[in-house]
Amino acid sequence: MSWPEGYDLRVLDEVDSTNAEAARLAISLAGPTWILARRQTAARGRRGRAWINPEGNLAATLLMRPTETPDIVALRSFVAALALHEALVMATGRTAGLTLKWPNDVLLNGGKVAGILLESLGVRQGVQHLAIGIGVNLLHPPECAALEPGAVSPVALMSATGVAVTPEEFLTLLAAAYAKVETLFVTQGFAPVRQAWLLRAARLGETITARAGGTETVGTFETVDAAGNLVLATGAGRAHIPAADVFF
Ligand SMILES: O=C(O)CCCC[C@@H]1SC[C@@H]2NC(=O)N[C@@H]21
Repeated sequence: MSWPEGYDLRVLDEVDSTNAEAARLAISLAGPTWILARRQTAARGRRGRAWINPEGNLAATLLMRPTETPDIVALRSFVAALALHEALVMATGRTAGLTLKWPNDVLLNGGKVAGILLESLGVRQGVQHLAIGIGVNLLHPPECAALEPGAVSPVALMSATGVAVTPEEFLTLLAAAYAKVETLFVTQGFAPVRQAWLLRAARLGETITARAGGTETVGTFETVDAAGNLVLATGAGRAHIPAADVFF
C-alpha cells in the first residue's frame, strides 16, 4: 500500500490535539494534509467529550479545503467511516465483526474501535476548511469512566484480533482508503457511499435508541437517508434524526 498522490503528511511527536493543530495550519494549507501525532495531550471527542488517547493508538486528522456546501461537506463523516472500515479490513485481513455505527463509529465485535470527529473550521479568507479527526484503538482500549446504559465499550484491535499495527502503518492504509472513497464521493456523489455504508451498518432493522438534547427516540433503524440522517420507524411515524448519540 503506498501513500496516495496529492496528499501531504505531517508527523508530530506531541500535540494538544491533531484537530486543534489542523485549525492552526488551515491558513497555510497547500493541499489535503494528514496530521499524525504520536501523543495528544488534549484530544477531543464528539459532543465536547475528551478522547483518551494512549500512545500506540492512531491519532490523526485530515485537513482539507472542500468546495461544496456545508450539508454536502458534512457527509464526509460517512466517507471517513467507510475508509476506516476498509483500512481495518486491510489491516486484519477480515471483515467479520467490523461494522459501522451511525453516525460515524467503527465497531469491532460490538465494541468501539474507532471514532471520528468532523470539525468545520469555518470560512477563513473566503475559504472553508474541514478537519476529519480519527482515533483508532490500535493497541490499547482507553480506560473510560462508567458508560451510559446501552453505550458500546471500547475495544482495541490488538487484543481483539492479535494484529499489531503501528499508527504509521495504519495511517498509510487509511490514507489510501480515504483517497479512494473521496474520489468516489466527489465523482459520483453520496449515493454509492451511502449504499456501501448501509451494507456495513450495525443494528440495521433492529430497535435502537437515539438521544439528543434531552430527547430520546426509540425505533427500528430503517436506513440513513440521502442527507445522512438516521431514519427510525417509531410508533408515531418515521423520524429523520440529523444528530444524536445512538444506544443499542
Ligand atoms: O468521540 C469520538 O468518537 C471521536 C473521537 C475522535 C478522536 C480523534 S483522535 C485524533 C483527532 N484529534 C482529536 O483531538 N480528536 C480526534
